[in-house]
Amino acid sequence: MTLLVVTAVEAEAEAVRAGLPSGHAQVAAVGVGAASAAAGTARLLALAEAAARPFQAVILAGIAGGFAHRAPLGATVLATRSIAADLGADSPDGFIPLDELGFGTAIAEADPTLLGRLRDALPDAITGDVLTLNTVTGTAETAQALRRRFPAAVAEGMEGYGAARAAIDAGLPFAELRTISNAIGPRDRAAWRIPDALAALTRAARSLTA
Ligand SMILES: O=C(O)c1cccc(C(=O)CC[C@H]2O[C@@H](n3cnc4c(=O)[nH]cnc43)[C@H](O)[C@@H]2O)c1
Repeated sequence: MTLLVVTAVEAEAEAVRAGLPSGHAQVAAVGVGAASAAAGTARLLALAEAAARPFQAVILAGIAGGFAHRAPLGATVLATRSIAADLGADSPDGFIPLDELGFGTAIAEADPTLLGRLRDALPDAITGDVLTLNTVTGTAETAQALRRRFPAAVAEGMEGYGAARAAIDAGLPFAELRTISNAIGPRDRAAWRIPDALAALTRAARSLTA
């Protein structure tokens, strides 16, 4: 399978490359946030198509925040769905998701076959919804509100839904793979364990070669 792995930043791409030697996949950093992920992924897919070397699947990989008691620091997470959690409208009665507004869907389902293969390769990975947010959660109140709105969410990142839209709109299977660098809640950047999460990302990528 010709696989495209996209990450937000170069450190994440390097962590994936360290476990997934060239020949197994193209690994590229496309920028932070869903807009960069969508544009960067779509561009790479179009370039490959134009060169008559199309990709057959897309994986968004990177570090993420984990919801306490669901995805601890260092854990590996596979998204069953990548959900744009802040795509919709605010109202006095609460948040109205895109789906209820009638403008498409804020939910990107992981491809079941690709997800199944990833679960086989990563049997210890935690599976559940992974939220895509434009703003990293930084308070206990926001974390609690997200938990209430998304009971099946295990983690949050900033790119999954964007990369998913580019892949799914191109007719390709998509999955999101994350390793947990920090707990979702009151902002405490000093408590982020980025090197550990990057090392876990390398281990996860290494498992994919099997
Ligand atoms: O500072 C570094 O050395 C460094 C190395 C690798 C990655 C980073 C990032 O800051 C990556 C940002 C990336 O991480 C995702 N992320 C991580 N935690 C959260 C979170 O709690 N909420 C949302 N997103 C998170 C996100 O996808 C960013 O693109 C730094």
